[in-house]
Amino acid sequence: MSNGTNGVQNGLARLQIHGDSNGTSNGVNGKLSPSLSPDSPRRKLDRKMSSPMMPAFMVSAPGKVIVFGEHAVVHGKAAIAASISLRSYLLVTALSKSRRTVTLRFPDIDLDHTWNIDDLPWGIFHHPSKKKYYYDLVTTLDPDLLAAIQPHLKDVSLGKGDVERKVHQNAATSFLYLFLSLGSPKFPGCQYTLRSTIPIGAGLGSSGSIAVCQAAALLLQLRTLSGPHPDQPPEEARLQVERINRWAFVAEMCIHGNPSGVDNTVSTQGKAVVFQRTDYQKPPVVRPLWDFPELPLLLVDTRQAKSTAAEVAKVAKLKETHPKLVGTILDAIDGVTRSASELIDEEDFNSEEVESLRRVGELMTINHGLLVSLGVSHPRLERVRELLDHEGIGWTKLTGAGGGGCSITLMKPGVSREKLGRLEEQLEEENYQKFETTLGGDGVGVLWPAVLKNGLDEDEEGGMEIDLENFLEAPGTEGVEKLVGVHGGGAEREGWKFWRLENH
Ligand SMILES: Nc1ncnc2c1ncn2[C@@H]1O[C@H](COP(=O)(O)OP(=O)(O)OP(=O)(O)O)[C@@H](O)[C@H]1O
Ligand SMILES: C[C@@](O)(CCO)CC(=O)[O-]
Repeated sequence: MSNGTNGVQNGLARLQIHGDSNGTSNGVNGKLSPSLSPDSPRRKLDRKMSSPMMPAFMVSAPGKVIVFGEHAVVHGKAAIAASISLRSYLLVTALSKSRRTVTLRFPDIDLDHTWNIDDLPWGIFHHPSKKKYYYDLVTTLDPDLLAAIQPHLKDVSLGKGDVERKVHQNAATSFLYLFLSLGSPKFPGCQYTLRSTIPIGAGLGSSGSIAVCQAAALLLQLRTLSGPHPDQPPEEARLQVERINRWAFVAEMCIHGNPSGVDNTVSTQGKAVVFQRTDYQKPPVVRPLWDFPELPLLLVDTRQAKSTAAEVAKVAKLKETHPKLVGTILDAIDGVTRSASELIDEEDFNSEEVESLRRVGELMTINHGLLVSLGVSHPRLERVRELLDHEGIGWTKLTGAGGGGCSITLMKPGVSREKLGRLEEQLEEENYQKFETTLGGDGVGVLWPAVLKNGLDEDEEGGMEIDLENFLEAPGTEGVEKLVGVHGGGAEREGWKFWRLENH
């Protein structure tokens, strides 16, 4: 699995907050439409004009790990989550004016589908009783709108197996719901091509990051977002992030059924956050953790596929059957998250000191135990914990929805190389995958137009246009990172821009 390399030592991911990585090259800027921005030289854009309206552009959003509070967060409790350096990349290319189609190309899941724009159910989505605007807060899916999409799903991935088709139909539903809500019958013909370096269904927020990419791409196409640009005041950046996040939540609802919104929130704004949504009719309360400590973390993928929707439904069912008992467990998880948040806020908290790590680690162990009691662990997750506990290497919990997916381990300082080596061999032997990723990086990013400086194949203007076929054929996650990655194999890469929310 590819990754950014910052902060990775001996296979450990270090929780760290990246510094500013805004490039200074031209991009989406100011309140004007991106192609009319005064900072975007006409000459460069002319080269990129695949349509008279819009250059090809790219958006990217990260995955996440939940450090504390998964599942409880669906029931109104707090969670702590951080973005990771694994990301999704969505390339948007406009078609010529005469081509009235919209295509989704999601090669990671083998989905390729085209709709005629004029055949889509615009009438109902634009009916005054239904119409939503880019600034609206949508907290539930409208069953009539979902029903109107159904006939347009019946040809998606015909001939594929039921399970694969369901995944494709979910992905198509979330795209169409956003496209029809935000777009109009006059929308230009487009192709949306997505590649992701986040393993699917591993608890690392793959669906949240795709939801963010889709929302950001459509809002940019509608010219409703300002920036990102380096001098943008944090207040203005915050509003753009809020708008993207609201619509990303709608896309997440189409895939998950009942998401809390923590995944799309941390994917949109990046870094680390304490998140809580007590009232689903209102936006969540989100407290950014700008100074989240660098924690030595090991991420292990069980390679056991799971569905977040199924795990969330399992907990809801258990709660329905044993409301008091499950309520107590959810409260206890909330207590763990709050203790962790207080602990890392303490002035003398030091992520390199044993005592500080032990206190966070114990909270992780308790959190895991509570998740086990909710029935969302898996024998493969328990096996990882057993291996790590046996070697006395650290404190382990599942992360994300559970039922498979990933675990995180807070490593004890001073573990011998010999022990680590033994652990690595054992994990490999038992078909686990160890991840190396940096935590706390940037949220949603924009590359407008889709031109990068790669040090390879640059044209006479010093950039390389991202070619659709190259993007599709980039070998594996490393190929994707190398071709378009926001960090381009380690260093921050000129061209990508991010909305900055920090006040300092
Ligand atoms: N690379 C991808 N290409 C297209 N669709 C994807 C991709 N990755 C994820 N998805 C969509 O997201 C769904 C997986 O979402 P799911 O919530 O089960 O896993 P996750 O988001 O990785 O885990 P978690 O929610 O626990 O963090 C897939 O079924 C698919 O619809
Ligand atoms: C399991 C869960 O809490 C986290 C999934 O990453 C679900 C959610 O918050 O939507």
